[in-house]
Amino acid sequence: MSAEGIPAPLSDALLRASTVDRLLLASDYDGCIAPIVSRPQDAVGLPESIEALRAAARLDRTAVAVVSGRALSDLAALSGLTNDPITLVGSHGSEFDTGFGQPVTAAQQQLLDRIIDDFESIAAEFDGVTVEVKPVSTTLHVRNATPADAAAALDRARLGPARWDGIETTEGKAVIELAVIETSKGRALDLLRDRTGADVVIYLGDDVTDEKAFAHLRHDHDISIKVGPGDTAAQYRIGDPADVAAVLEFVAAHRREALG
Ligand SMILES: O=P(O)(O)OC[C@H]1O[C@H](O[C@H]2O[C@H](CO)[C@@H](O)[C@H](O)[C@H]2O)[C@H](O)[C@@H](O)[C@@H]1O
Repeated sequence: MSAEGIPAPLSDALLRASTVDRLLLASDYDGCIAPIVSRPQDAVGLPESIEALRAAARLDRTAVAVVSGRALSDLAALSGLTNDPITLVGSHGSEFDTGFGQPVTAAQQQLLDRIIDDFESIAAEFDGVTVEVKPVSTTLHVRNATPADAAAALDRARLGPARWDGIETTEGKAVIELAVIETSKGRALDLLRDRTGADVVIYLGDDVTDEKAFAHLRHDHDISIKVGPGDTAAQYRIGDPADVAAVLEFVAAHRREALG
């Protein structure tokens, strides 16, 4: 989608947002900035999106953030957005550059270790099932398993560790993820809004955890954009990461123009 291809109601809203005093432009990473790929470690951001985020971040009174389910260190390495005035938030909104709001307790760490052990034994049973360990959660990936093995592995997780006390379960794109703390991209956006004094927040997301972010937006003036199919509370919808690049480029260009 080129800038001309952005649906008119969305481009009108983006044009209005470009003129506000303080703007926060924020996006999810996987499925938005980076196309979905088989191996999580190969998810590189589209160059057009990375450049548009950088261009927006260079503008006055314009804050830019990427809010991801990934570990913060992983997000930084994959996006390459480490030397830019861009805020990276990992672990589904819980991991800022200042660390976690509350440190993980010894009991929570033990719980995380039990989940990791359990997930590793599930992964050992099914070809193509892998485990991604993060600071406060662990993800079971089934994208590369047969449909039958994927379903069986997910069921094992749902009926096993997902039922333990103190676990927050999130199901995403060919993954189930168990966290030992409560996570919320919505709370992360609230915090970023407060920190930056943003009058308007634009947020793009494609997955289940992004719904928590959409739910925290103020639909009378913020802009929520769902990427791809699926139920959503977002106001607008676009198709894929190439469309995300078009939206980010559109915002960066019109914001620059509006600021003169
Ligand atoms: O909040 P996000 O930035 O969207 O992160 C959500 C999860 O993304 C990653 O998994 C997803 O992308 C992988 C690479 O394209 C894909 O292989 C996998 O099937 C997707 O679910 C990441 O690996 C997870 O840790 C994130 O929670």
